[in-house]
Amino acid sequence: MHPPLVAISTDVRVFDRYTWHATPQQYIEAALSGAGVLPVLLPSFGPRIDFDALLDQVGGVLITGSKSNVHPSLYGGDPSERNGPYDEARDATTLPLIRKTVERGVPLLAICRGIQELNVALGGTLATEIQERPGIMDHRAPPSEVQDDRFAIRHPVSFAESSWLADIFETGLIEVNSVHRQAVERLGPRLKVEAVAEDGTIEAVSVLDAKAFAVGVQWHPEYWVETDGASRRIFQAFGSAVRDHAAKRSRAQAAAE
Ligand SMILES: N[C@@H](CCC(=O)NCCCC(=O)O)C(=O)O
Repeated sequence: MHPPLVAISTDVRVFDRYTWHATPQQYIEAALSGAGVLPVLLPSFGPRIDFDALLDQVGGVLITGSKSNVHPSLYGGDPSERNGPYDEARDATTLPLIRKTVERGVPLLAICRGIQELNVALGGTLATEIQERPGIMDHRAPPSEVQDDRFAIRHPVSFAESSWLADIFETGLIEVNSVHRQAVERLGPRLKVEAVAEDGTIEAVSVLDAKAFAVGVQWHPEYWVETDGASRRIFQAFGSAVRDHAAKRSRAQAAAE
């Protein structure tokens, strides 16, 4: 049986006189080698995309991180350039895609900007420049031109009782990397906190009453998927959920013929 497809979100970037819909290779690599699925990049064309048609074809959705931020107008925040950069074409794609993915019970893994999009898509808000808040550590990447240094694993997160992630990792705490200046502020009504940092920052959520795997993490498991056990476990769990969903859909289609 061929590996199921997983749609991966893209950023809209302009360089070299072209407009690109692109995502960093680490997400594609993690989907392929960590989750064992066939990644396909989804252009950020917003409502021009038939999300139902897409979700009829893919077994899962992966929403990636990005330097850009969810536009504050989408959650009642301050839309000044201070809270940028923005990528409104991406927002117009990921937020309705996330809602439809959750509604249809298609497995979803949302990473960094992705957990923030998941929270906003389901009615929550975001905190900006969290490092400026009293008692909150600096969650931004260490100042370095070397990506491995920027994505270094460097702080613990602890899991909530009876959480998806505590079951996946079989432990109450893992060490993660941290490359963000925003975070979940008001939790969307259908979300459950799965993990927090020592300063209380929400580091992972899951969708309550989800029909399938539906998890968002603030850290970057894709970056060290080849060498870090905890990073690999989350992609393996996502891949298993995707295969289960694809197999169930195939059985239902066969039964309907
Ligand atoms: N922009 C948001 C989300 C952070 C995120 O997705 N980071 C990915 C890597 C970005 C980089 O390479 O600097 C925020 O800052 O909270």
